[in-house]
Amino acid sequence: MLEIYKLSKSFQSGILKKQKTQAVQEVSFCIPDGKTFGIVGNSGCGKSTIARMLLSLIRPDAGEIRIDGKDILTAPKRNRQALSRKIQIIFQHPESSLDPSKKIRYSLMEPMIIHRMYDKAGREKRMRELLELVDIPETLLTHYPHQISGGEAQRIMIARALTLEPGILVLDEPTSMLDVSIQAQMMTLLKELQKKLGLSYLFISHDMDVVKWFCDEIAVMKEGTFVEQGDAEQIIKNPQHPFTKELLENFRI
Ligand SMILES: Nc1ncnc2c1ncn2[C@@H]1O[C@H](COP(=O)(O)OP(=O)(O)OP(=O)(O)O)[C@@H](O)[C@H]1O
Repeated sequence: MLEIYKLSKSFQSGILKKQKTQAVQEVSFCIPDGKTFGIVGNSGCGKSTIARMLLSLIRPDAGEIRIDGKDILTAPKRNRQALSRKIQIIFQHPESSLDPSKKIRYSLMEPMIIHRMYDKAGREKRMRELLELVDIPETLLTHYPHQISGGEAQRIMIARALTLEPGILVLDEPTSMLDVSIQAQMMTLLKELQKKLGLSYLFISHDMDVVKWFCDEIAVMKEGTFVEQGDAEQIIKNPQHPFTKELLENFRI
Protein backbone atom coordinates (compact mmCIF):
# COMPACT_ATOMS: atom_id res chain seq x y z
CA MET A 1 0.00 0.00 0.00
CA LEU A 2 1.33 3.42 -0.98
CA GLU A 3 0.12 6.43 1.00
CA ILE A 4 1.04 9.96 0.02
CA TYR A 5 0.20 12.71 2.45
CA LYS A 6 0.40 16.47 1.76
CA LEU A 7 3.39 16.17 -0.56
CA SER A 8 4.85 19.52 -1.69
CA LYS A 9 7.76 20.64 -3.83
CA SER A 10 8.85 24.02 -5.12
CA PHE A 11 11.75 24.91 -7.39
CA GLN A 12 13.81 28.07 -7.42
CA SER A 13 15.30 29.18 -10.69
CA GLY A 14 16.52 32.22 -12.61
CA ILE A 15 19.17 34.74 -11.66
CA LEU A 16 19.85 34.58 -7.90
CA LYS A 17 17.18 31.86 -7.71
CA LYS A 18 14.49 34.50 -7.32
CA GLN A 19 11.82 32.75 -9.37
CA LYS A 20 9.83 30.24 -7.39
CA THR A 21 7.59 27.57 -8.97
CA GLN A 22 5.28 25.64 -6.68
CA ALA A 23 5.38 22.45 -8.75
CA VAL A 24 3.39 20.30 -6.31
CA GLN A 25 1.29 21.57 -3.43
CA GLU A 26 -0.07 19.37 -0.67
CA VAL A 27 -1.22 16.42 -2.77
CA SER A 28 -2.51 13.35 -0.94
CA PHE A 29 -3.60 9.97 -2.29
CA CYS A 30 -3.48 6.30 -1.49
CA ILE A 31 -2.98 3.24 -3.73
CA PRO A 32 -4.02 -0.07 -2.15
CA ASP A 33 -2.21 -3.25 -3.25
CA GLY A 34 -3.28 -4.39 -6.70
CA LYS A 35 -4.98 -1.08 -7.59
CA THR A 36 -4.25 1.67 -10.11
CA PHE A 37 -4.30 5.40 -9.42
CA GLY A 38 -4.14 7.72 -12.41
CA ILE A 39 -2.97 11.34 -12.60
CA VAL A 40 -4.20 13.38 -15.54
CA GLY A 41 -3.38 16.98 -16.34
CA ASN A 42 -1.77 19.30 -18.82
CA SER A 43 1.93 19.60 -19.46
CA GLY A 44 3.75 21.31 -16.59
CA CYS A 45 1.07 20.64 -13.95
CA GLY A 46 3.49 18.68 -11.73
CA LYS A 47 2.96 15.00 -12.65
CA SER A 48 6.63 14.18 -13.21
CA THR A 49 7.62 16.03 -10.05
CA ILE A 50 5.37 13.67 -8.06
CA ALA A 51 6.94 10.68 -9.86
CA ARG A 52 10.47 11.95 -9.18
CA MET A 53 9.71 12.39 -5.47
CA LEU A 54 8.29 8.86 -5.24
CA LEU A 55 11.45 7.49 -6.86
CA SER A 56 13.63 9.44 -4.39
CA LEU A 57 15.22 11.38 -7.27
CA ILE A 58 14.29 14.66 -5.60
CA ARG A 59 13.40 15.37 -1.98
CA PRO A 60 9.99 16.87 -1.17
CA ASP A 61 9.83 20.12 0.80
CA ALA A 62 7.12 18.62 2.98
CA GLY A 63 4.82 15.61 3.23
CA GLU A 64 4.99 11.87 3.68
CA ILE A 65 5.55 8.92 1.32
CA ARG A 66 4.55 5.75 3.15
CA ILE A 67 5.07 2.24 1.80
CA ASP A 68 3.22 -0.35 3.87
CA GLY A 69 3.06 2.19 6.69
CA LYS A 70 6.76 3.18 6.64
CA ASP A 71 7.68 6.74 5.63
CA ILE A 72 10.59 6.68 3.13
CA LEU A 73 11.56 10.22 4.00
CA THR A 74 12.13 9.67 7.71
CA ALA A 75 13.26 6.02 7.62
CA PRO A 76 16.79 5.32 8.87
CA LYS A 77 19.31 5.38 6.01
CA ARG A 78 19.88 1.60 6.09
CA ASN A 79 16.13 0.95 5.54
CA ARG A 80 15.64 3.71 2.99
CA GLN A 81 17.32 1.91 0.08
CA ALA A 82 15.20 -1.22 0.58
CA LEU A 83 12.06 0.89 0.83
CA SER A 84 12.78 2.99 -2.25
CA ARG A 85 13.51 -0.18 -4.24
CA LYS A 86 9.82 -1.02 -3.75
CA ILE A 87 8.90 1.76 -6.24
CA GLN A 88 10.13 1.44 -9.83
CA ILE A 89 9.29 3.36 -12.98
CA ILE A 90 8.46 2.55 -16.60
CA PHE A 91 9.30 5.52 -18.83
CA GLN A 92 7.82 6.72 -22.11
CA HIS A 93 10.95 6.00 -24.15
CA PRO A 94 12.04 2.40 -23.58
CA GLU A 95 14.80 2.60 -26.21
CA SER A 96 16.55 5.48 -24.48
CA SER A 97 16.27 3.74 -21.12
CA LEU A 98 18.29 0.75 -22.39
CA ASP A 99 22.08 1.08 -22.72
CA PRO A 100 22.67 0.89 -26.52
CA SER A 101 26.14 -0.64 -26.06
CA LYS A 102 24.93 -3.53 -23.90
CA LYS A 103 23.04 -6.69 -24.79
CA ILE A 104 19.55 -7.26 -23.34
CA ARG A 105 20.91 -9.90 -20.92
CA TYR A 106 23.11 -7.23 -19.30
CA SER A 107 20.20 -4.78 -18.90
CA LEU A 108 18.17 -7.43 -17.09
CA MET A 109 21.02 -8.65 -14.86
CA GLU A 110 22.43 -5.24 -13.95
CA PRO A 111 19.86 -4.14 -11.32
CA MET A 112 20.09 -7.50 -9.51
CA ILE A 113 23.91 -7.30 -9.47
CA ILE A 114 23.91 -3.70 -8.21
CA HIS A 115 21.44 -4.52 -5.45
CA ARG A 116 23.21 -7.82 -4.63
CA MET A 117 20.06 -9.86 -5.13
CA TYR A 118 20.29 -13.66 -5.36
CA ASP A 119 23.39 -15.69 -6.28
CA LYS A 120 24.43 -16.22 -9.92
CA ALA A 121 22.05 -19.15 -10.49
CA GLY A 122 19.22 -17.31 -8.71
CA ARG A 123 19.66 -14.26 -10.94
CA GLU A 124 19.59 -16.46 -14.04
CA LYS A 125 16.40 -18.17 -12.81
CA ARG A 126 14.73 -14.86 -11.95
CA MET A 127 15.62 -13.40 -15.37
CA ARG A 128 14.06 -16.36 -17.19
CA GLU A 129 10.92 -16.23 -15.04
CA LEU A 130 10.50 -12.56 -15.87
CA LEU A 131 11.06 -13.09 -19.59
CA GLU A 132 8.23 -15.62 -19.52
CA LEU A 133 6.00 -13.20 -17.59
CA VAL A 134 6.45 -10.44 -20.17
CA ASP A 135 6.34 -12.92 -23.06
CA ILE A 136 9.80 -12.28 -24.50
CA PRO A 137 11.77 -15.18 -26.07
CA GLU A 138 15.17 -16.01 -24.58
CA THR A 139 16.75 -15.55 -28.03
CA LEU A 140 16.45 -11.79 -27.51
CA LEU A 141 18.95 -11.89 -24.62
CA THR A 142 21.86 -11.75 -27.06
CA HIS A 143 20.40 -8.80 -29.01
CA TYR A 144 21.33 -5.13 -28.66
CA PRO A 145 18.56 -2.53 -28.09
CA HIS A 146 18.67 -1.37 -31.75
CA GLN A 147 17.88 -4.95 -32.83
CA ILE A 148 14.52 -5.11 -31.03
CA SER A 149 11.16 -3.39 -31.60
CA GLY A 150 9.67 -0.60 -29.45
CA GLY A 151 7.13 -3.00 -27.98
CA GLU A 152 9.82 -5.57 -27.15
CA ALA A 153 11.95 -2.83 -25.57
CA GLN A 154 9.03 -1.79 -23.37
CA ARG A 155 8.48 -5.42 -22.27
CA ILE A 156 12.18 -5.69 -21.42
CA MET A 157 11.94 -2.46 -19.39
CA ILE A 158 8.99 -3.89 -17.48
CA ALA A 159 10.96 -7.10 -16.78
CA ARG A 160 13.98 -5.01 -15.71
CA ALA A 161 11.85 -3.00 -13.26
CA LEU A 162 10.41 -6.25 -11.86
CA THR A 163 13.84 -7.76 -11.17
CA LEU A 164 13.93 -5.63 -8.00
CA GLU A 165 10.61 -7.10 -6.79
CA PRO A 166 8.79 -3.76 -6.45
CA GLY A 167 5.27 -3.50 -5.07
CA ILE A 168 4.58 -0.26 -6.92
CA LEU A 169 5.23 0.76 -10.53
CA VAL A 170 5.06 4.33 -11.75
CA LEU A 171 3.88 4.19 -15.37
CA ASP A 172 4.79 7.49 -17.02
CA GLU A 173 2.82 7.53 -20.30
CA PRO A 174 4.16 3.99 -20.87
CA THR A 175 2.61 3.45 -24.29
CA SER A 176 2.53 6.93 -25.82
CA MET A 177 5.55 6.26 -28.06
CA LEU A 178 4.26 2.93 -29.33
CA ASP A 179 2.09 2.08 -32.35
CA VAL A 180 -1.62 2.06 -31.55
CA SER A 181 -1.84 -1.69 -32.21
CA ILE A 182 0.96 -2.38 -29.69
CA GLN A 183 -0.46 0.05 -27.09
CA ALA A 184 -3.46 -2.16 -26.34
CA GLN A 185 -1.25 -5.27 -26.01
CA MET A 186 1.00 -3.44 -23.56
CA MET A 187 -1.88 -2.20 -21.42
CA THR A 188 -3.35 -5.73 -21.33
CA LEU A 189 0.05 -7.12 -20.28
CA LEU A 190 0.27 -4.54 -17.48
CA LYS A 191 -3.20 -5.54 -16.27
CA GLU A 192 -2.24 -9.23 -16.29
CA LEU A 193 0.97 -8.56 -14.38
CA GLN A 194 -0.95 -6.53 -11.82
CA LYS A 195 -3.31 -9.44 -11.25
CA LYS A 196 -0.54 -12.04 -11.03
CA LEU A 197 1.85 -10.04 -8.83
CA GLY A 198 -0.55 -7.80 -6.88
CA LEU A 199 1.25 -4.67 -8.10
CA SER A 200 0.02 -1.13 -7.41
CA TYR A 201 0.31 1.31 -10.30
CA LEU A 202 0.61 5.07 -10.44
CA PHE A 203 -0.42 5.80 -14.01
CA ILE A 204 0.41 9.13 -15.62
CA SER A 205 -1.48 9.75 -18.85
CA HIS A 206 -3.23 12.19 -21.14
CA ASP A 207 -5.47 9.57 -22.72
CA MET A 208 -8.86 9.70 -20.99
CA ASP A 209 -10.13 6.53 -22.68
CA VAL A 210 -7.17 4.51 -21.41
CA VAL A 211 -7.43 6.13 -17.97
CA LYS A 212 -11.09 5.17 -17.70
CA TRP A 213 -10.37 1.56 -18.67
CA PHE A 214 -7.14 1.19 -16.69
CA CYS A 215 -7.53 3.16 -13.44
CA ASP A 216 -9.56 2.50 -10.30
CA GLU A 217 -9.17 6.06 -9.05
CA ILE A 218 -7.88 9.23 -10.66
CA ALA A 219 -6.79 12.71 -9.72
CA VAL A 220 -7.09 15.67 -12.05
CA MET A 221 -4.09 17.92 -11.58
CA LYS A 222 -3.78 21.63 -12.32
CA GLU A 223 -0.88 23.91 -11.39
CA GLY A 224 0.47 21.62 -8.70
CA THR A 225 -2.77 20.67 -6.96
CA PHE A 226 -5.44 18.02 -7.36
CA VAL A 227 -8.66 19.82 -8.30
CA GLU A 228 -10.74 16.63 -8.33
CA GLN A 229 -10.07 13.07 -7.23
CA GLY A 230 -12.01 9.86 -6.78
CA ASP A 231 -13.48 6.91 -8.70
CA ALA A 232 -12.22 7.04 -12.31
CA GLU A 233 -15.43 6.09 -14.04
CA GLN A 234 -17.50 8.42 -11.87
CA ILE A 235 -15.26 11.43 -12.53
CA ILE A 236 -15.16 10.84 -16.27
CA LYS A 237 -18.91 10.26 -16.43
CA ASN A 238 -19.84 13.11 -14.14
CA PRO A 239 -16.98 15.64 -13.76
CA GLN A 240 -17.54 18.30 -11.10
CA HIS A 241 -14.64 20.72 -11.50
CA PRO A 242 -14.64 23.11 -14.50
CA PHE A 243 -11.05 22.13 -15.30
CA THR A 244 -11.96 18.42 -15.48
CA LYS A 245 -14.83 19.30 -17.81
CA GLU A 246 -12.43 21.34 -19.96
CA LEU A 247 -9.90 18.47 -20.12
CA LEU A 248 -12.61 16.02 -21.15
CA GLU A 249 -14.02 18.42 -23.74
CA ASN A 250 -10.57 18.96 -25.28
CA PHE A 251 -10.03 15.23 -25.38
CA ARG A 252 -13.30 14.59 -27.18
CA ILE A 253 -12.62 17.14 -29.91
N1 LIG B 1 14.37 21.29 -11.77
C1 LIG B 1 13.46 22.22 -11.96
N2 LIG B 1 13.76 23.53 -11.77
C2 LIG B 1 12.84 24.50 -11.95
N3 LIG B 1 11.55 24.26 -12.28
C3 LIG B 1 11.18 22.99 -12.47
C4 LIG B 1 12.10 21.91 -12.32
N4 LIG B 1 11.44 20.74 -12.58
C5 LIG B 1 10.17 21.07 -12.88
N5 LIG B 1 10.00 22.42 -12.80
C6 LIG B 1 8.75 23.16 -13.03
O1 LIG B 1 7.75 22.56 -12.20
C7 LIG B 1 6.49 22.52 -12.88
C8 LIG B 1 6.00 21.08 -12.94
O2 LIG B 1 6.86 20.34 -13.81
P1 LIG B 1 6.63 18.78 -14.14
O3 LIG B 1 7.80 18.33 -14.95
O4 LIG B 1 6.36 18.06 -12.88
O5 LIG B 1 5.31 18.81 -15.03
P2 LIG B 1 4.55 17.63 -15.83
O6 LIG B 1 3.12 17.72 -15.45
O7 LIG B 1 5.24 16.36 -15.58
O8 LIG B 1 4.74 18.05 -17.34
P3 LIG B 1 4.90 17.12 -18.68
O9 LIG B 1 3.57 16.45 -18.88
O10 LIG B 1 5.21 18.13 -19.73
O11 LIG B 1 6.03 16.17 -18.41
C9 LIG B 1 6.73 23.14 -14.25
O12 LIG B 1 6.34 24.50 -14.19
C10 LIG B 1 8.23 23.02 -14.45
O13 LIG B 1 8.71 24.05 -15.28
